[in-house]
Amino acid sequence: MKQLMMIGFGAMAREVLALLPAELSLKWLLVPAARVAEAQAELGPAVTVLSRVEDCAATPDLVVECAGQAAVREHGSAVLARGWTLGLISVGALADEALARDLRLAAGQGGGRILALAGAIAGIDGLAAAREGGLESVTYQGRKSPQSWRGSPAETLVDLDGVTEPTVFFSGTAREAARLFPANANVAATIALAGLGMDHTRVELVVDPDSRRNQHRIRASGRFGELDIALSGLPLAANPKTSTLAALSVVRACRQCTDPLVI
Ligand SMILES: NC(=O)C1=CN([C@@H]2O[C@H](COP(=O)(O)OP(=O)(O)OC[C@H]3O[C@@H](n4cnc5c(N)ncnc54)[C@H](O)[C@@H]3O)[C@@H](O)[C@H]2O)C=CC1
Ligand SMILES: O=C([O-])CC(=O)C(=O)O
Repeated sequence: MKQLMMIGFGAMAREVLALLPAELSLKWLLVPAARVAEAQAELGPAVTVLSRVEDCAATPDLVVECAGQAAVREHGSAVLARGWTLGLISVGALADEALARDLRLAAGQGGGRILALAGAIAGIDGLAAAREGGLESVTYQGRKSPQSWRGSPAETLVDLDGVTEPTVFFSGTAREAARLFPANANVAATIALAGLGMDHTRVELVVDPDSRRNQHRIRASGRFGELDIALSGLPLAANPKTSTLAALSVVRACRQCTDPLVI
């Protein structure tokens, strides 16, 4: 039986835990220090709940982060420096150049690997392959309900309560989007990493009062031809900002860790 360490125990982590492949068991959970006792009581003795990577003496087969960009900053280097593989869902953390450099350095020195998970979007495989032949342009549009944008800077850019039609409230680069909207625009950074980079990927963010979906659209062109991918995702009931598919992409990484056929 392979052993998993998970960082975070919010909406996404709980969905992942519910769908974990039978060949992988959750052995360690990393949460903020103030939440350790509560999570330990909920999960029982089969899982060791910690607040620091340093307190795990064994070697997980896989570490998956489902906790946010701040958690990547807090724990990422310690995981990679130990030579462990880190499946990253808060890929927007890599929009911070200094952090991205530190993580690469820790991975290089310790032998760890960073898996940037596709998250809430589809098409990352095709885009990353297309990049090998040369890309001309990549654009991303993210469209969510007012409820999904609450608690983000969208509140100061558009009237979330009064909006009556789909409205673009942000237009900029993937780097700006991922940093300004850390709980909503990680996918912008993922698309950038697969394609033209953080500063050459154009991003539009839209509030749509008539939709309950998290909608994502990638358009790209290059030597391969053109790509146009639209995804209409259902949010998790426990967090309207987070698409169900993002949690499922973490489950996929867990499956890839255990199955000899990797797809
Ligand atoms: N790539 C993608 O497509 C997507 C990525 N995300 C990322 O996933 C993250 C998690 O999403 P949800 O579970 O829906 O959010 P959530 O807010 O429901 O849960 C986050 C959990 O992480 C924990 N946490 C926060 N800081 C931590 C730290 N330093 N160490 C350990 N645990 C920590 C919190 O206590 C909370 O339980 C988001 O913040 C976002 O960064 C979310 C949606 C899509
Ligand atoms: O779950 C989604 O639809 C996308 C998301 O929040 C993110 O990219 O951070």
